[in-house]
Order: sequence, then structure tokens, then C-alpha cells
Amino acid sequence: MKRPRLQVYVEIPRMRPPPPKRPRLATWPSTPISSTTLVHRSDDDDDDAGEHPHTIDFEQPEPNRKHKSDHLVEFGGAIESTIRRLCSTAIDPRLVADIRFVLAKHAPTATPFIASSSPNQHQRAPDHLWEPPATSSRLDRRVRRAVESRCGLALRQTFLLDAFHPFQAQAIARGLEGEDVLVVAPTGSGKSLCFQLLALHDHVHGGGKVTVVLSPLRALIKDQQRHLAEKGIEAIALLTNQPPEQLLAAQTLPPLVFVTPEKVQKCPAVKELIVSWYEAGLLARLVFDEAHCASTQRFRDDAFTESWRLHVELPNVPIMALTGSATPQIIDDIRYHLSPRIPQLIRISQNRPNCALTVLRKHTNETAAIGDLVGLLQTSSFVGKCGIIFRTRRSACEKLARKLRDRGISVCHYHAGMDEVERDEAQEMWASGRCDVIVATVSSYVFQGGAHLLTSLEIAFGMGINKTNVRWVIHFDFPKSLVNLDQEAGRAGRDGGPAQCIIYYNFGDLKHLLEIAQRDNQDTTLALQDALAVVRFCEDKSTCRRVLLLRHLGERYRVDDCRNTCSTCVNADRRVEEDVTRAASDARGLLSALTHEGRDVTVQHFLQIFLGRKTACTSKNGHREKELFGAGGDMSPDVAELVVAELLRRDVFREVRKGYATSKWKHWYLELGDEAEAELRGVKVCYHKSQRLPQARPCQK
Ligand SMILES: Nc1ncnc2c1ncn2[C@@H]1O[C@H](COP(=O)(O)OP(=O)(O)OP(=O)(O)O)[C@@H](O)[C@H]1O
Repeated sequence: MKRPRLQVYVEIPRMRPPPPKRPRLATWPSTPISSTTLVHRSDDDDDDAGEHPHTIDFEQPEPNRKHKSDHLVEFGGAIESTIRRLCSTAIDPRLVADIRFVLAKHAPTATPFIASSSPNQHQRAPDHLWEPPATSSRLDRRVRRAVESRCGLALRQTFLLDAFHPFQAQAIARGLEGEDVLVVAPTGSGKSLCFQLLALHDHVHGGGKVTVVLSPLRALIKDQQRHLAEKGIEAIALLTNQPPEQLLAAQTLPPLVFVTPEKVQKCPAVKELIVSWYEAGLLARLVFDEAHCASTQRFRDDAFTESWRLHVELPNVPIMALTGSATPQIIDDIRYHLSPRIPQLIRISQNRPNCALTVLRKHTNETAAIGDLVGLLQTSSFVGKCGIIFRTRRSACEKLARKLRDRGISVCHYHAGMDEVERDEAQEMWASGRCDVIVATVSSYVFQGGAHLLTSLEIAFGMGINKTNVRWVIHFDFPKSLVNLDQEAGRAGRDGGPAQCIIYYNFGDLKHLLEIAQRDNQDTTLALQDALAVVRFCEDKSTCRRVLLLRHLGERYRVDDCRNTCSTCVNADRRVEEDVTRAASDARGLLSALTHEGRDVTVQHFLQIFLGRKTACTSKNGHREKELFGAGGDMSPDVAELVVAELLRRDVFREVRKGYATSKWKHWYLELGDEAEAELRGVKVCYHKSQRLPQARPCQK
């Protein structure tokens, strides 16, 4: 039977693709590319694919084609297998987006895989959303039986669990067959079991083979080691500067060896050791845990590129990559790093139904904001329960811990500026339940002798940490990206019990995030893109938060399924939209008058003048005599803050950091922004009159 042929014409302007930023993988095909056209042809039958699975031909278009700017992308053979073969090393990101768009329309069940040489460049067509199966995929009985018979005993006796989740059985089954696998399943769903059980199996039945796990965080490695030790499974972490041979002095290898990508990159002895196991036939599997980091931690690109390339040097070793938070682009990036291998994708919905999602407004005034937080922590859903508070800056992390301690909350802190012993102690205190709350930074650079050390994420807290009774996670500064949010919030409710995930949001915090990105030498454009996605998520007060988050992760979610477990759905009847054009215009006029006089005002100071407060700081410099003093006096301070936030968002206002010779501190001051002259029309703010916290629903583990 003749296979269907699909011809896709994609119109894009002619342009020469940018040179690849990173070195090409050794086995990557060198692709001749014309500056004028991209024509992908594949043969009608798939036989050819087996021989050269990654070879593609780009040809000049037929000379008689009328529209020279058209690019013909011709797919032959079964659509799905052809998509898998569509690779390019230098492809215009817009073409990639267009191809995805067309494929989404014509082959919705296929998972297109387009690897590009610069994985972070391309954009996915917005409507390319994956529909997870309505019920968790029913497992083929044969698969379940095969996995049961080979690993069931270990599951019950060593891991003390009753049954496999379907995705675990699928991943383990493929792993047992020696296949390469990419597992995408929500945080806390039990992905680690997939490689841990396989490692145990390979060790016991494979003559003492070792599984090497590349894991990006030290805290996570320590956490996993601790859990494995409780189950009597030996696992060694190659983290210290001690020569790896000394750590592995014993005659037999352990089932699992953990190492960070940086260690593989910087320490040749570690790499040599892994290669020697491979050569001796003792390497069972390479595991890439928290695989989304290969895409999201862009400043660690080198470490990831180098260490992930290990699989190219060890071609016969099966690989398993796992992630709990992956956008479609991240999945492509992971596949790029794993190419030329094409792992089997095992994917379930990334939704965590037992974690209620809430966005709360954070006061611009830190003391008021902390007061709100303390009030929340004293309510029954939080008091005496184990939780995590994430902050972006170390000083803020310590300060908050101190303030909470003063209010009688049992709390410790964890950040990159502490030494290893202090950090381990804090983690241990929290993990063992000696204190309820840990205030932690997510990631930040370590400065040593003025030099950046690329070890920030290695010592960050959050990702992967598995403490089953965490009942709440609070982002007191807004997260760097929605993927970070998903990961960090994923520390809560890992036992399937109800949990609260809360973000305190204030638009003004964006500046701190970007400041950190700049200081850390990250790509600020990408950092801004990620942060703006969080801003959009937080500011949208009419769309279900689960829909927004899962859409970002490439998933289609039905709003009815939320069942009031997010702050938008539960507060839908309290939503207010207010036109504040007049107030915005007055605020602009007031700031204009202040800057004209050469006065520097912080947001807080400005709000006091705008609201007409009779305080010490408004009594100075003749503020009370100003025409627009108290122009916002008829509105609540909360709405006035939203007006300023909206003006900042529109770039009518901006905040700049300034220092003065009289003070060693620098502060953020309000200034007129680039759009200050623009006509202000339809300025609206949206808020909830009062916010109820959504109730989370427990789910079956
Ligand atoms: N089949 C199972 N049945 C019940 N509980 C399970 C099962 N598999 C794993 N778990 C439990 O789920 C919890 C989370 O597991 P794990 O740390 O592997 O999650 P994860 O998916 O790797 O999360 P993350 O993405 O955050 O790293 C653990 O406490 C584990 O014991």
C-alpha cells in the first residue's frame, strides 16, 4: 500500500542561519545548507532510515519554482518515523516553528523531534499542546508481568512499595531491554525508582555492574544517598576532591555512583574511571537525572555539553534521562543533548492535582510583606507543618529566617554563601524534622577570590529533594521561570497528601531577578523571557493557574478538572477589574513633578505621597504642598500599588538602582521610563476583593 505523502510549504524569508554556538557532536551529520532554501526529502520507504538514520539531504529547489522564498519540506514514508528523522544542524528557528505548526495540524499524535544546533533558539508554535490521556495509561499486561517477575520482589522487599505506577513499569521494561529512555513525569511521581530499581537489578544479575547517575545538585545527591542507605542500597557520590579511586577502594563496585556534570567536566580522573568501567563491561547504564537542567541552566551549558557527551563515547551503554518539568522545547533540547540516540519518550501529565496553586500579592514594603507571611504561617494549614520558603537573595534568606525565628517559628536557612558543613547541618535539621521550616535560595553563584565558580546549582536547594511530609512551599520572591516554579513547588505533597504552593508576587521583584541574572553572567534576554512568563502567569487573574502552568509545559488541561484547587478558580466570584486610567495619569504627573525637582523617591516613598499620607517622609521637601499630593487618596493602598506596578510594566515608570556618597547602600528609585510620554489609555488593574486559599485534594500515590 502506498504510504501517505505530506508536502508542507513553509514561507520564511531567506536568511543565512547563525553559526552554531557550540561544538557539534562528533557523530552529528555535517549538513550542507543553502542560504536560500531548505528542502528536506526523504525516501518513500523507510529502509534507508535504518542505514543512515540521521542523514538528511538539503537540495536546491526546482529552478521553475515560482516563489523562491518558499521552502519545500517534503516528508515521505510514515509520518511519525519521518519526523523522528528530521534533524538539522543549522536551521532557522522560525522554520522549525513553522514545521511544528504544520505537523501539529497534520500529524497531531506524532511527537515531532527537531534538533537544532542551538537548542535554545527556536520557538514552538503556541498551539502545539499535548493532550495527556484522560486516565493514566493502562499498562499492557505483558509489560507489567515481565517487570513484576524480574523486579517485583525488589520493589516490595527493598523499596517497601506495593505496586509500580504504569509509567514506572514501562520505563523499567524498556530499561531491562537495554533501550534508551526519556521519562517525563511530574515531580514526586517516583521517577528515581526507575533507575534505582534497574541499577539494583543490573548489579545483582549483571555481575556487579554499576549505574552512573549524573545529577545536577549536591543536595539532591545527598538526599538520594540518604534514602538509598535507609533501604540498604550502597551508593557513592563522587563530590569531594578526594581521588575517585580512593572513594571506590572496595573490591566490588556499588550499584550506584552519583556525580555532578561539573565533576565529570573538571575532573579527568572521574571520566577515566567511568570509561574504565565501560571497557571492563561493568557499566550498566548512564542516567541523566533532572534532565531539564541541560536546557534551563544555560550558564552551565559547558558542563552539560561535555558531561552529556559521555554517552557518545560509551555507545553501547543504555541511557535513561528523567525530568519532572519539561516544556516541549526542553524535551527537544534534551533530545539534542542525547542525539544521535533517539530515546523512547515515556510521558505522563505533569499536573500535581494534590498541590493547590495560589498567587498572593506581596506588599512592596518588606516589613508588611513579612507580616502577611507570618500571619499566613500562623493559620492551621501551615502551623507546625513542614514547609519550604524560597528566596532569591542570600541576605534576604537569612533576614527572613531571623524574623520568623523571632516570631517563634522553628526555622533554619540554607544558601550558597554558607560553607558545606553549615549547609549539610541545615539540610539535616530540616530533613530529620528537628525544624519545621527551611528558608532557602534556589541557586546563586559563589564568589571566590573575585572569580565566578560554576558550582552554584550544585549547591542549590530544591530540585529533586524528597521529603514526603512537606505540606507547603512558598515562593516569597517570584521564581526565575515557570519550570523552576514547577520544580520547587514539586517539593510539596510528595506523599500524595494535600499541599499548598504559594507565590507572593510583586512586579517590582523582577528587577532583583534580572540583577542576579546579570551578576551571574547569565543570558539576560533568556532570563527576562523566563521571568516575563512568570509575570504573565501571576498577573493573569482570570485563567485557571493549572491551565496556565501546564500550557507552558506544553500540555492541554481542561479547566473543569481543576475543581477549585487554584486561587483563580476558587476566587472567581471575587474578581474585580477596575479602570484606573485617571489615577495612572495623576501618578505619572506626580512622578514627573518630583523628578523635575530632582527628588529621588522609592516606590514606598512615592506611594505615601500619592496616597496623601501624613508621615515624616512626606512632611519633608514640601511634598504636602504639591498639587498632586494625595491624588490617589480615594483608593486603597493595595490598588495604588497595582497602579504603580502597571505603570512599571508599561515602562511608563522604571526603577533604577542608585547609591550616594553619604550611604554605603544602594536603593531602587522610581524614574520616568521610555514610555512616559505615551498616551495612557485603558489602564486597568485586576484583583480579588479578598482571597480564599484553595483546598488541595489528596491523591492516590
Ligand atoms: N510505585 C510507587 N508507589 C508509591 N509510592 C512511590 C512509588 N514510587 C515512588 N514512590 C514514592 O514517591 C516519592 C517520590 O519519589 P521520587 O523522589 O523518585 O520522585 P521524582 O519523580 O524523582 O521527583 P522529582 O522530579 O522531584 O525528583 C518517594 O517517596 C517514593 O517512595
